[in-house]
Amino acid sequence: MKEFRHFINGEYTASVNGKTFENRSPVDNSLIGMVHEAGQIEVDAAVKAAKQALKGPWGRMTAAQRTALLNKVADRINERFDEFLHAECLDTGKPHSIACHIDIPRGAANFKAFSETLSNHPTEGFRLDTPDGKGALNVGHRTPKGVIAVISPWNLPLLLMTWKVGPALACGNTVVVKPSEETPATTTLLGEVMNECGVPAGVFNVVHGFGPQSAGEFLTTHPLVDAITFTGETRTGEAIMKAASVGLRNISLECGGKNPGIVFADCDLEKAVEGTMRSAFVNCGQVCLGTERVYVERPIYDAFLKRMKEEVAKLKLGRPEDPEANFGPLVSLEHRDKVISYYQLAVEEGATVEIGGGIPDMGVDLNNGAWVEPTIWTGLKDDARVINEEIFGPCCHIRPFDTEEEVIALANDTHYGLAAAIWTENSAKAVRVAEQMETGLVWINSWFLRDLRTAFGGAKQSGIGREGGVHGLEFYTELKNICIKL
Ligand SMILES: NC(=O)c1ccc[n+]([C@@H]2O[C@H](COP(=O)([O-])OP(=O)(O)OC[C@H]3O[C@@H](n4cnc5c(N)ncnc54)[C@H](O)[C@@H]3O)[C@@H](O)[C@H]2O)c1
Ligand SMILES: O=C/C=C/C=C(\O)C(=O)O
Repeated sequence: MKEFRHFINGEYTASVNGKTFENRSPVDNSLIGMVHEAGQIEVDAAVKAAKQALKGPWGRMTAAQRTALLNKVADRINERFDEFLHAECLDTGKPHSIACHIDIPRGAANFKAFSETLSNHPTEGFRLDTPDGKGALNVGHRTPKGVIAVISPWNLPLLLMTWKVGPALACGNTVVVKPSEETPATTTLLGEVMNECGVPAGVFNVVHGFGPQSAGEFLTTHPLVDAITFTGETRTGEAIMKAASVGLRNISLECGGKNPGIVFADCDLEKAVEGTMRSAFVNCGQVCLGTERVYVERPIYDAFLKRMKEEVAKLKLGRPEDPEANFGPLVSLEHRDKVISYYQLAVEEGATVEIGGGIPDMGVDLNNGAWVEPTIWTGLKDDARVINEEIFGPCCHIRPFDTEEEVIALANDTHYGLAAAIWTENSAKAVRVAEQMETGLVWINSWFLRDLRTAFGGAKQSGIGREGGVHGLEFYTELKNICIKL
């Protein structure tokens, strides 16, 4: 039986109290292994190891030495690509064909990109005139913030965890990671890579467990944690913000979304269909940036809907290792219950189910898994719960619109503000609409096209702060101003 242990101070360790929980495959509900659940003792040991490591060889390294090590980590992830791919797909059920293009390459790239950013970032400097005429120089000096708690979700486990660990370590911090209880595998495997590359013990630590009254809460309330970076649901973000208020610790929150797609009549229809298909259905719709509300300008509404239904019908559900499969199960049976409850609610709220809407028959081998049908609805009122609440499943609602003003108001009519996608061949209009989106991210004629040098994060209830490129430096370092009187 496979066991997922904590990784503390460079060693894999079990919980003192022997507590474990099951890790099951969403493909067929078979048992993958047992995960050790951290109590206060393990979390305390991990945080203290991380604190101690700040004073050891890691703390004495130059930025160049640190970034060289992190580049090695990226290379080693690529060398062990198949192991990471297998572990990620076993935990999540996602198709290899998708994880090998998105999850694993980005897991490695996240270490390279921030090493580069850090190496090339200038220092702030101001010359001040003084009454004696001699002046003073002000120089900005960045130091690591200390021990960073990283709390990550299950939808893109390696990608979203390294997206935080990469910049945190590049800036000289140490980390304690609490991966999602649903997806412990790739974070655990990364411990091996850290040791192989010679990252000093205590720099990267992992504790497993749940949120409330478990590893997540113990970690975020630990007084020796200096800052908390989180990706997950908005409501969890609120709990973490409360925990961080004790001791005035800094937070970075990347939370949920209910993202609009806006399709103008002058778009390239095939490009818009292809992009909207990806944004609604890739990763079984479990992407925070995914489109769950699609607004289509009336002259092309019927044609767009028809093409979307044709493409949904072509999605190939299957096991992760099936090379033809491009659509896997949801992450867990629990999450399927949530998604299916929205499928039922949509009907109660008066939706027309254009395609899907239920649980597919996958045959005896897979029917115990967390499978759902990709689904398109039309006909819901704008105040329906299905239009306003994040579902995080493979589904979207498509609605016609008549004017630019109308669609801007509809797109912004949400508490969330993560991302929007706009489809039109008229660049002036695209930029005009993009500038009015109340979101942290807008894609024009694309979706999830990522440049890791850019700011990433959400407006409104989709988060607090920005990470990516130099923006992460604000969170992961303390900026000290040194004033030198000349
Ligand atoms: N904005 C983004 O960049 C982004 C990216 C991916 C996912 N998400 C969001 O994540 C959600 C899906 O992920 P999820 O279901 O794993 O989210 P979640 O909030 O349930 O869990 C995320 C992590 O927080 C931990 N946690 C839960 N309660 C906690 C508590 N009280 N204290 C400390 N830790 C706690 C969980 O164990 C898990 O590790 C969706 O809402 C999605 O939109 C956002
Ligand atoms: O599910 C959410 C996806 C988030 C993506 C990133 O954080 C990223 O691409 O860096």
